[in-house]
Amino acid sequence: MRNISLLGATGSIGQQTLEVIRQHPEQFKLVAMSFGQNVELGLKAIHEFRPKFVAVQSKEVYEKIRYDCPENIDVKFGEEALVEAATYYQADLLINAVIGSVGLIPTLRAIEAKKDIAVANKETLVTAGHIVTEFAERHQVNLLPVDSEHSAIFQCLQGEKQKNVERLILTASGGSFRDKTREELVDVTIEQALNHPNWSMGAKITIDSATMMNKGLEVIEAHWLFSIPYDKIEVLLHKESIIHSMVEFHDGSVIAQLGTPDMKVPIQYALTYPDRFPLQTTERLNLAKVGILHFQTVDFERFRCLKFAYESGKIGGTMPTVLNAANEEAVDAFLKGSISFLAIEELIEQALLKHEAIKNPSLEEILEVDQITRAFVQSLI
Ligand SMILES: NC(=O)C1=CN([C@@H]2O[C@H](COP(=O)(O)OP(=O)(O)OC[C@H]3O[C@@H](n4cnc5c(N)ncnc54)[C@H](OP(=O)(O)O)[C@@H]3O)[C@@H](O)[C@H]2O)C=CC1
Ligand SMILES: CC(=O)[C@@H](O)[C@H](O)COP(=O)(O)O
Ligand SMILES: [Mn+2]
Repeated sequence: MRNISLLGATGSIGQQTLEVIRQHPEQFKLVAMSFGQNVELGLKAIHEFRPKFVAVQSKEVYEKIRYDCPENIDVKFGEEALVEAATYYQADLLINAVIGSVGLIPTLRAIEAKKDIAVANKETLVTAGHIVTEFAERHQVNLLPVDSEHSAIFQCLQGEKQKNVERLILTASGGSFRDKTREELVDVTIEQALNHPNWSMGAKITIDSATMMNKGLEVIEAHWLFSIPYDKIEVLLHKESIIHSMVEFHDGSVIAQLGTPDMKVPIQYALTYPDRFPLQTTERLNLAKVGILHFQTVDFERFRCLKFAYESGKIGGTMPTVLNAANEEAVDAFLKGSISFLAIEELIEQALLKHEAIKNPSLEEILEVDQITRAFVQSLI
């Protein structure tokens, strides 16, 4: 039996994690969970899974749910509560599925508490990858990828030696606007941007996918998870999202991981690694039915956010922190209808141009740069 703490239980990854747990009640027990504002889904999960500890984002949410929770469930609110859920003493494994860099401190505290971590929350690795990976190494904690591309690479690397890797090839769907020119992006709507062709995901990552910042964040995530230099990480457009990523080795052999687009597969693999369990609900891949798979090189002038991410990653230090914080603020503003789609990349560019990177930053410096960047981007909106 694995005891699980799940941060972000009401989100897209959170709900699919609960489905995986639901399918394997003998193997997994939810002992702690967190959610933000979604009282309805939060209470549903509490009543079904009966975790011992629940963290919610705010006092208002706490007040709304406290009398509807069974008495023996400990409910708290705020950032400290999120850390308490992440480090819950009975949990063996943390699944970090919150959105944004709010996941950073809980991740670091969970590593210190020697919890293995299934990492969905990619912003944490982007904003402070050197600190998270150094912490994990020092405390001998496993960081298990959940992101579909990184799970694919992780699976391709099983039994392989790191020294034999030539390059990683991250596949990208191209997002909601993959067939549009830059001119056609001028007046796209929020609804159009939220219409991802292959994956049903939370709003923020769906917009990231449309700008291809998602792939940029994933390049940085791959750099940290697999200790590989940026010039050995490539992005390949593959509109079907059937090949989830590939690894090329020195001998020219390429290993790929395939499957229908279903996040429950990588989520479950992170929970069962190095074993595999059956997964009843996933649609099986039928390549004869798929017929043709498409591949295309990326145009970095069309997808400028991807270019910004490579550049920020290569500069390193606090530059990816700025990239991430500016992106979080800009996407939030787009989702609120305050800025246009193309303004997202403009705001990020402004923030990057203004910043002088601090090399090998401390956690305090990362948190400070994150706040300054957010304030700067907000001042431009
Ligand atoms: N969705 C997907 O298929 C994939 C997602 N990822 C990554 O996984 C992470 C989660 O994505 P996704 O599930 O789509 O996101 P969602 O927006 O669907 O869910 C986010 C979760 O975090 C909670 N949350 C949001 N803000 C806060 C906060 N300030 N404090 C505490 N909790 C908060 C939300 O609570 P509530 O809703 O109750 O307010 C919700 O439970 C992201 O980093 C994303 O990039 C990676 C690969 C695929
Ligand atoms: C499911 C998943 O892992 C997402 O991050 C996915 O990769 C989004 O697809 P694109 O960013 O390739 O559009
Ligand atoms: Mn992904």
